[in-house]
Amino acid sequence: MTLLSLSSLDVARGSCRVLEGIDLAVRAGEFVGLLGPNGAGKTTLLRAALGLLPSRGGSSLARMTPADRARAAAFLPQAREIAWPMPVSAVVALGRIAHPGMAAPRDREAVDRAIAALDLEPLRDRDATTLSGGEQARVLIARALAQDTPLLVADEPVAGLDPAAGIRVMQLFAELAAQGRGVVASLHDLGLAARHCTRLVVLDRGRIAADGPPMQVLTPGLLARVFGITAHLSQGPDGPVFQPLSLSPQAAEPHRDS
Ligand SMILES: Nc1ncnc2c1ncn2[C@@H]1O[C@H](COP(=O)(O)OP(=O)(O)OP(=O)(O)O)[C@@H](O)[C@H]1O
Repeated sequence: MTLLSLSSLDVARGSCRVLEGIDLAVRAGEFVGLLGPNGAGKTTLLRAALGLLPSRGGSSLARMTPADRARAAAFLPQAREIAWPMPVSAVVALGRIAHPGMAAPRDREAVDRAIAALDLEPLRDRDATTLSGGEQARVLIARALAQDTPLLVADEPVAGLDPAAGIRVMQLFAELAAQGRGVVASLHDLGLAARHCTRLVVLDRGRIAADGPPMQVLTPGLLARVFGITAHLSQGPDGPVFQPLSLSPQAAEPHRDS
Protein backbone atom coordinates (compact mmCIF):
# COMPACT_ATOMS: atom_id res chain seq x y z
CA MET A 1 0.00 0.00 0.00
CA THR A 2 1.30 3.46 -0.91
CA LEU A 3 1.36 5.83 2.09
CA LEU A 4 2.88 8.86 0.37
CA SER A 5 3.06 9.72 -3.28
CA LEU A 6 4.89 12.73 -4.71
CA SER A 7 4.71 13.48 -8.41
CA SER A 8 6.66 16.18 -10.25
CA LEU A 9 7.00 18.11 -6.99
CA ASP A 10 8.64 21.53 -7.40
CA VAL A 11 9.32 23.93 -4.53
CA ALA A 12 10.69 27.47 -4.70
CA ARG A 13 11.92 29.37 -1.63
CA GLY A 14 12.20 33.06 -2.35
CA SER A 15 13.62 33.35 -5.86
CA CYS A 16 15.44 30.02 -5.53
CA ARG A 17 14.15 26.74 -6.96
CA VAL A 18 14.91 24.32 -4.12
CA LEU A 19 13.26 21.10 -5.37
CA GLU A 20 12.69 20.09 -8.96
CA GLY A 21 10.67 17.24 -10.44
CA ILE A 22 10.55 15.00 -7.37
CA ASP A 23 8.77 11.67 -7.96
CA LEU A 24 8.65 9.46 -4.91
CA ALA A 25 6.33 6.85 -3.44
CA VAL A 26 6.70 5.49 0.09
CA ARG A 27 4.98 2.18 0.71
CA ALA A 28 3.97 0.25 3.82
CA GLY A 29 6.92 -1.82 5.05
CA GLU A 30 9.56 0.66 3.94
CA PHE A 31 12.01 2.59 6.10
CA VAL A 32 13.25 5.23 3.69
CA GLY A 33 16.38 7.18 4.60
CA LEU A 34 16.44 10.59 2.91
CA LEU A 35 20.08 11.56 2.48
CA GLY A 36 21.94 14.50 1.01
CA PRO A 37 24.45 17.22 1.89
CA ASN A 38 23.47 20.34 3.85
CA GLY A 39 21.09 22.42 1.75
CA ALA A 40 20.20 19.57 -0.66
CA GLY A 41 16.48 20.01 0.09
CA LYS A 42 15.63 17.24 2.59
CA THR A 43 13.66 19.39 5.06
CA THR A 44 11.96 21.18 2.18
CA LEU A 45 10.89 17.85 0.67
CA LEU A 46 9.49 16.52 3.94
CA ARG A 47 7.60 19.74 4.72
CA ALA A 48 6.23 20.10 1.19
CA ALA A 49 5.15 16.44 1.23
CA LEU A 50 3.08 17.19 4.34
CA GLY A 51 1.57 20.33 2.83
CA LEU A 52 3.47 22.62 5.22
CA LEU A 53 5.12 24.50 2.35
CA PRO A 54 3.55 25.66 -0.91
CA SER A 55 4.60 23.53 -3.86
CA ARG A 56 3.80 22.80 -7.49
CA GLY A 57 2.97 19.26 -8.51
CA GLY A 58 1.36 16.69 -6.29
CA SER A 59 1.61 15.26 -2.80
CA SER A 60 -1.03 12.76 -1.71
CA LEU A 61 -0.78 13.97 1.91
CA ALA A 62 -0.93 17.67 1.08
CA ARG A 63 -4.30 17.09 -0.60
CA MET A 64 -5.89 15.73 2.60
CA THR A 65 -7.80 17.75 5.17
CA PRO A 66 -5.64 18.56 8.23
CA ALA A 67 -7.64 16.13 10.38
CA ASP A 68 -7.25 13.24 7.91
CA ARG A 69 -3.57 14.05 7.43
CA ALA A 70 -2.95 13.94 11.19
CA ARG A 71 -4.34 10.40 11.23
CA ALA A 72 -2.31 9.43 8.14
CA ALA A 73 1.13 10.79 9.04
CA ALA A 74 3.02 11.90 12.14
CA PHE A 75 5.75 14.52 11.71
CA LEU A 76 8.87 15.00 13.79
CA PRO A 77 10.22 18.46 12.84
CA GLN A 78 13.91 19.34 12.93
CA ALA A 79 13.54 21.82 15.85
CA ARG A 80 13.59 19.88 19.11
CA GLU A 81 13.14 22.46 21.85
CA ILE A 82 10.02 21.98 23.98
CA ALA A 83 8.52 25.29 25.10
CA TRP A 84 5.54 23.91 27.02
CA PRO A 85 6.07 23.60 30.82
CA MET A 86 4.16 20.31 30.99
CA PRO A 87 4.97 16.84 32.31
CA VAL A 88 6.65 14.56 29.76
CA SER A 89 3.61 12.25 29.71
CA ALA A 90 1.33 15.21 28.80
CA VAL A 91 3.62 16.24 25.93
CA VAL A 92 3.62 12.68 24.57
CA ALA A 93 -0.20 12.58 24.94
CA LEU A 94 -0.44 15.57 22.56
CA GLY A 95 0.25 13.00 19.82
CA ARG A 96 -3.25 11.67 20.48
CA ILE A 97 -5.02 14.94 19.61
CA ALA A 98 -5.68 13.61 16.10
CA HIS A 99 -7.75 10.80 17.57
CA PRO A 100 -11.18 11.54 19.05
CA GLY A 101 -11.59 10.76 22.79
CA MET A 102 -8.08 11.52 24.00
CA ALA A 103 -8.59 9.90 27.40
CA ALA A 104 -9.71 6.48 26.17
CA PRO A 105 -7.77 3.39 27.35
CA ARG A 106 -6.47 3.05 23.77
CA ASP A 107 -4.91 6.52 24.04
CA ARG A 108 -3.30 5.79 27.41
CA GLU A 109 -1.87 2.55 26.01
CA ALA A 110 -0.40 4.37 23.00
CA VAL A 111 1.21 6.99 25.29
CA ASP A 112 2.61 4.34 27.66
CA ARG A 113 3.97 2.31 24.72
CA ALA A 114 5.70 5.36 23.26
CA ILE A 115 7.17 6.36 26.64
CA ALA A 116 8.52 2.84 27.15
CA ALA A 117 9.91 2.66 23.59
CA LEU A 118 11.98 5.81 24.13
CA ASP A 119 13.12 4.78 27.66
CA LEU A 120 11.32 7.80 29.15
CA GLU A 121 9.69 6.03 32.11
CA PRO A 122 12.02 7.64 34.71
CA LEU A 123 11.27 11.07 33.21
CA ARG A 124 7.51 10.79 32.65
CA ASP A 125 6.51 13.22 35.46
CA ARG A 126 9.30 15.74 34.85
CA ASP A 127 8.58 19.21 33.43
CA ALA A 128 9.62 18.70 29.80
CA THR A 129 11.26 22.14 29.58
CA THR A 130 13.80 21.08 32.24
CA LEU A 131 15.14 18.13 30.20
CA SER A 132 18.42 18.06 28.26
CA GLY A 133 18.36 18.54 24.48
CA GLY A 134 18.64 14.81 23.75
CA GLU A 135 15.97 13.99 26.34
CA GLN A 136 13.61 16.55 24.79
CA ALA A 137 14.32 15.02 21.37
CA ARG A 138 13.29 11.59 22.69
CA VAL A 139 10.06 13.07 24.14
CA LEU A 140 9.14 14.54 20.75
CA ILE A 141 9.87 11.23 19.00
CA ALA A 142 7.59 9.55 21.57
CA ARG A 143 4.86 12.12 20.82
CA ALA A 144 5.11 11.26 17.11
CA LEU A 145 4.98 7.52 17.87
CA ALA A 146 1.93 8.00 20.12
CA GLN A 147 0.11 9.47 17.13
CA ASP A 148 0.03 5.87 15.88
CA THR A 149 -0.16 6.69 12.17
CA PRO A 150 0.51 4.46 9.14
CA LEU A 151 3.35 6.84 8.12
CA LEU A 152 6.02 8.53 10.23
CA VAL A 153 7.93 11.46 8.71
CA ALA A 154 11.00 12.43 10.74
CA ASP A 155 13.46 15.24 10.06
CA GLU A 156 16.89 14.23 11.43
CA PRO A 157 15.46 12.04 14.20
CA VAL A 158 18.86 10.97 15.57
CA ALA A 159 20.47 14.44 15.62
CA GLY A 160 21.65 15.22 19.16
CA LEU A 161 21.08 11.70 20.47
CA ASP A 162 23.86 9.69 22.12
CA PRO A 163 25.03 6.62 20.16
CA ALA A 164 22.86 4.12 22.05
CA ALA A 165 19.73 6.28 21.75
CA GLY A 166 20.43 6.80 18.04
CA ILE A 167 20.67 3.05 17.41
CA ARG A 168 17.55 2.47 19.52
CA VAL A 169 15.54 4.99 17.47
CA MET A 170 16.75 3.49 14.18
CA GLN A 171 15.84 -0.01 15.42
CA LEU A 172 12.42 1.24 16.49
CA PHE A 173 11.76 2.77 13.08
CA ALA A 174 12.92 -0.44 11.36
CA GLU A 175 10.55 -2.43 13.61
CA LEU A 176 7.65 -0.12 12.70
CA ALA A 177 8.38 -0.70 9.02
CA ALA A 178 8.67 -4.47 9.55
CA GLN A 179 5.21 -4.33 11.20
CA GLY A 180 3.77 -2.75 8.05
CA ARG A 181 4.04 0.98 8.74
CA GLY A 182 6.09 3.34 6.56
CA VAL A 183 8.87 5.59 7.80
CA VAL A 184 10.72 8.34 5.94
CA ALA A 185 13.54 10.04 7.82
CA SER A 186 16.20 12.53 6.79
CA LEU A 187 19.57 11.41 8.07
CA HIS A 188 23.19 12.53 7.99
CA ASP A 189 24.67 9.40 9.58
CA LEU A 190 25.30 7.24 6.51
CA GLY A 191 26.37 4.28 8.69
CA LEU A 192 23.06 4.20 10.59
CA ALA A 193 21.15 4.77 7.35
CA ALA A 194 22.94 1.91 5.55
CA ARG A 195 22.44 -0.45 8.48
CA HIS A 196 18.79 0.17 9.32
CA CYS A 197 16.93 1.61 6.30
CA THR A 198 15.32 -0.65 3.72
CA ARG A 199 15.76 2.01 1.04
CA LEU A 200 17.84 5.15 0.58
CA VAL A 201 16.88 8.22 -1.46
CA VAL A 202 19.72 10.66 -2.08
CA LEU A 203 18.98 14.30 -2.82
CA ASP A 204 21.56 16.45 -4.57
CA ARG A 205 20.81 20.13 -5.19
CA GLY A 206 17.06 19.59 -5.19
CA ARG A 207 16.92 16.49 -7.39
CA ILE A 208 16.91 12.77 -6.66
CA ALA A 209 20.39 11.47 -7.43
CA ALA A 210 19.83 7.85 -6.38
CA ASP A 211 17.02 5.67 -4.99
CA GLY A 212 17.24 2.03 -3.97
CA PRO A 213 18.62 -0.50 -1.47
CA PRO A 214 21.58 0.82 0.61
CA MET A 215 24.19 -1.45 -0.98
CA GLN A 216 23.16 -0.28 -4.47
CA VAL A 217 22.88 3.42 -3.61
CA LEU A 218 26.01 4.15 -1.57
CA THR A 219 28.50 3.45 -4.34
CA PRO A 220 32.01 4.98 -4.32
CA GLY A 221 31.02 7.14 -7.31
CA LEU A 222 27.90 8.56 -5.64
CA LEU A 223 29.69 9.16 -2.33
CA ALA A 224 32.43 11.13 -4.10
CA ARG A 225 30.08 13.03 -6.41
CA VAL A 226 27.31 13.97 -3.96
CA PHE A 227 29.01 13.94 -0.54
CA GLY A 228 32.64 14.61 -1.51
CA ILE A 229 33.98 11.66 0.49
CA THR A 230 35.66 8.37 -0.17
CA ALA A 231 34.13 5.56 1.86
CA HIS A 232 33.75 1.83 1.85
CA LEU A 233 30.47 -0.05 2.18
CA SER A 234 30.60 -3.79 2.73
CA GLN A 235 28.10 -6.48 3.67
CA GLY A 236 28.72 -7.53 7.29
CA PRO A 237 27.06 -10.40 9.18
CA ASP A 238 24.46 -8.00 10.69
CA GLY A 239 23.92 -5.83 7.60
CA PRO A 240 25.81 -3.22 5.58
CA VAL A 241 28.89 -1.71 7.26
CA PHE A 242 29.81 1.82 6.23
CA GLN A 243 33.34 3.06 6.77
CA PRO A 244 34.11 6.69 5.85
CA LEU A 245 37.74 7.07 4.82
CA SER A 246 38.50 10.67 3.83
CA LEU A 247 37.46 13.63 1.76
CA SER A 248 37.52 12.67 -1.88
CA PRO A 249 40.49 14.24 -3.74
CA GLN A 250 38.06 16.52 -5.59
CA ALA A 251 36.47 17.78 -2.33
CA ALA A 252 39.85 18.25 -0.63
CA GLU A 253 41.24 20.29 -3.54
CA PRO A 254 40.11 23.79 -2.41
CA HIS A 255 41.69 23.26 1.04
CA ARG A 256 45.14 22.24 -0.22
CA ASP A 257 48.06 24.60 0.18
CA SER A 258 49.60 25.35 -3.17
N1 LIG B 1 12.93 30.49 3.41
C1 LIG B 1 13.91 30.28 2.54
N2 LIG B 1 14.28 31.22 1.65
C2 LIG B 1 15.27 31.00 0.76
N3 LIG B 1 15.95 29.84 0.67
C3 LIG B 1 15.62 28.86 1.55
C4 LIG B 1 14.60 29.03 2.52
N4 LIG B 1 14.51 27.89 3.23
C5 LIG B 1 15.44 27.05 2.72
N5 LIG B 1 16.11 27.63 1.72
C6 LIG B 1 17.20 27.04 0.93
O1 LIG B 1 16.71 25.83 0.40
C7 LIG B 1 17.77 24.88 0.33
C8 LIG B 1 17.31 23.57 0.94
O2 LIG B 1 17.12 23.76 2.33
P1 LIG B 1 16.72 22.53 3.26
O3 LIG B 1 16.53 23.06 4.64
O4 LIG B 1 15.58 21.80 2.64
O5 LIG B 1 18.04 21.63 3.15
P2 LIG B 1 18.43 20.30 3.93
O6 LIG B 1 18.81 19.29 2.92
O7 LIG B 1 17.35 19.92 4.91
O8 LIG B 1 19.73 20.79 4.71
P3 LIG B 1 20.38 20.41 6.14
O9 LIG B 1 21.02 19.07 5.96
O10 LIG B 1 21.40 21.49 6.31
O11 LIG B 1 19.29 20.45 7.19
C9 LIG B 1 18.97 25.52 1.03
O12 LIG B 1 19.86 25.99 0.05
C10 LIG B 1 18.39 26.67 1.80
O13 LIG B 1 19.31 27.73 1.91
